[in-house]
Amino acid sequence: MVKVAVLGAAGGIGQPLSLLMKANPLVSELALYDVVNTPGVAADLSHINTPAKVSGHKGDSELAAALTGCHLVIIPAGVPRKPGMTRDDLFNINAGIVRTLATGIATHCPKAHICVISNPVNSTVPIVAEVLKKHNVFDPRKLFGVTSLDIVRANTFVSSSKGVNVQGTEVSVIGGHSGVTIVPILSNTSHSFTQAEVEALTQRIQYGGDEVVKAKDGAGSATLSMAYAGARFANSLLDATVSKRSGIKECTFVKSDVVPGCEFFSTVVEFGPEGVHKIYPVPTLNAYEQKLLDACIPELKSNIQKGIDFIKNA
Ligand SMILES: NC(=O)c1ccc[n+]([C@@H]2O[C@H](COP(=O)([O-])OP(=O)(O)OC[C@H]3O[C@@H](n4cnc5c(N)ncnc54)[C@H](O)[C@@H]3O)[C@@H](O)[C@H]2O)c1
Ligand SMILES: O=C(O)C[C@H](O)C(=O)O
Repeated sequence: MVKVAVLGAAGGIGQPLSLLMKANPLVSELALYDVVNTPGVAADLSHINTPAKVSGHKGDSELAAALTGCHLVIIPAGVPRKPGMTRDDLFNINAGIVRTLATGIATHCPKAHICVISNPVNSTVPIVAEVLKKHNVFDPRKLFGVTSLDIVRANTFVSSSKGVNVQGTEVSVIGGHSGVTIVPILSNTSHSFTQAEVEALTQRIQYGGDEVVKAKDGAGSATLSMAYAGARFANSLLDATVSKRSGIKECTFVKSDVVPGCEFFSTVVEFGPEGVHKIYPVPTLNAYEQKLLDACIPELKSNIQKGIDFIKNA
């Protein structure tokens, strides 16, 4: 039995992500949890002729039923940005939402793999870790901040700028998930770039989220591309942990010691049957990328500390 729960399943990301998880034949149960509208979303998805049995759970009193028995929990619950906001501006609302959901996971499915999408990811992942630690159930191999949208964007922008097939393009993006903490490693691709191209691509990858926020003009942030990226990540994790396929790698924000002082950091991670199997170090950087990393570290450290303090000082 492979049960997957989506928390925030009625939202802009939650609905298409739940659809994509319903399409994965490895999933035998799909639990949709939100504070609104999950009965309708669940009824709709339940008519799709794939194996997953779909259930809808609405409100606090139904969180336990959604989580019990889960192999994987994906969290896109919380408010999205409006133009002019940073991801950190979401902290005050989303930190509390994520704390509540993490407490539910610690209580009802402490062994589940957890994929955190809710922003600010640089702080919400440490929040989940601290909640799990308080309950003595933290397994760093099973907690992931989903940064896949940065990789998906990087692959799209690089391949279109170079006029090459996007399917053969896989860019590493390391660090965290906001502005200067997003560090694309273009020197690691097989393409050559002018410095002007590198700078333009780096800026676009770091601020791709703002492009969507601006275009949506007050109606939220990336949802469909995020659902695609979240499903790519979750499906890779299921391939490794359920199908036991070896050698699967994704960039993801995990507990890591690759950068001293940053308790969490995203680099390439190889999955094994229990989640994180191997964390790859920061790749060899050129001088420009080293400057990007130098700018990333203090901001990322402070975002991480803010998440830790939110639970420790509560
Ligand atoms: N990691 C990434 O790359 C990435 C990309 C895009 C968006 N995001 C983030 O994902 C989050 C969701 O974005 P969205 O566009 O889907 O927003 P949305 O407002 O469309 O949906 C959020 C859903 O969360 C639900 N929710 C609110 N409080 C809840 C709670 N306590 N328990 C369960 N569900 C709750 C809402 O009812 C809503 O259905 C935002 O924080 C956004 O910034 C992250
Ligand atoms: O930009 C946002 O606020 C949402 C998300 O983090 C993104 O990168 O699109």
